[in-house]
Amino acid sequence: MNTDFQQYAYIPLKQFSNRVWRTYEGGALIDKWKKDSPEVDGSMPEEWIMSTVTARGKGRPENEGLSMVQTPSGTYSLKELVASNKELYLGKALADKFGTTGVLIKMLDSKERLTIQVHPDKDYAKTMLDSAFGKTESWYVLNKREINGEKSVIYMGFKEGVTREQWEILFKNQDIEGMLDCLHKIEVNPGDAYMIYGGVPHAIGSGCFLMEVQEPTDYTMRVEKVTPAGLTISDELIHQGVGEQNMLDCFHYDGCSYEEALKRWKVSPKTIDSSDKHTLNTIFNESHTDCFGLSELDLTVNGEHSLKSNGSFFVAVIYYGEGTIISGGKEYSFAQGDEIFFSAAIDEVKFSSTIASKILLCYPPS
Ligand SMILES: O=P(O)(O)OC[C@H]1O[C@@H](O)[C@@H](O)[C@@H](O)[C@@H]1O
Repeated sequence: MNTDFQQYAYIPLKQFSNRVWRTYEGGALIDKWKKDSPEVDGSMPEEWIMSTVTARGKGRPENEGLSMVQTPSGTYSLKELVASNKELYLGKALADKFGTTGVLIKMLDSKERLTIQVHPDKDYAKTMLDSAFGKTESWYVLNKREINGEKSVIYMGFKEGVTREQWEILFKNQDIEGMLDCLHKIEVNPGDAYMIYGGVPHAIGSGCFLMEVQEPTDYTMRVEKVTPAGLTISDELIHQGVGEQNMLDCFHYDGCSYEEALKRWKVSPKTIDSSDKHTLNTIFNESHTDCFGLSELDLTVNGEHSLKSNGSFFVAVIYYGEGTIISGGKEYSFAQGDEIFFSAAIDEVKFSSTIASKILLCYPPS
């Protein structure tokens, strides 16, 4: 056990920027959020936050995806810090149950539509991929932009009556319009929130900037062999090594009406606590999934709010604002673009803002 690393479980840990390669283009709104210039779209359209997961890309660097954090004695991967004492960093329940953070957080910005895809549910992940985690995910829309005059949309869930046979024929023919037509097309706006359970087909449209909280894997099965921008996808990234027939079995063929789709997957944020200095909203919680949670803390100018430990770690992502954090009797600063890990060993954290601030609070499995 590395004792040096354990001391960092008692202080807030900020991560360095951690952009990840994907098959689609985007990322300018991540630059804007991080106040980086120039704001450019490219092939690194996701920022992975407090990740202990490596990205699956062909010919990509071995450690792509792993988050590096700042400590008083240098830069380390979150993965190695956590490994030094799981109970201290993660909390006992999580350390015993998973031995990992159990969650992956991302900022995602699409300039083009992503390919139509599906992620494994837990059963499929276990049997087909020998993984304790599937990739149930959630999207909290933060911003949008119109690209080539197109509104920001997402596609999700099969329409009523779509069968595996029909889906396989469309896939074999690479009939992309036909496949898109099988899914519900939903216009999105900032503040919208959706659960994307394993097995549910989906595609994020162009012009969506969102926070994604999800199970900690990078298993994406997809049915488009060439991306909208013309990039050819390798077989490995189409079916993750399980073959095309098994890939087709990853989808849940339980189509429904548009209204039913919204009922199944659209989430309404709710205020759970407020004062003249703060508002705390729950976005994703145990009523939607036990895989992760997301809340949102809005602070007014000179606002403040204290959070007590619930026995697990949490991650604060500063969407906008600035101020100070008081933790363990010491003061730290926070500003827009910061991504901060608070270990389970930290009892209480107080956020005080100098300007209006929005802090996204991400939680591991409950
Ligand atoms: O299609 P690629 O480039 O692999 O991007 C895949 C992306 O798809 C989205 O729907 C989410 O599942 C992201 O977590 C994932 O990274």
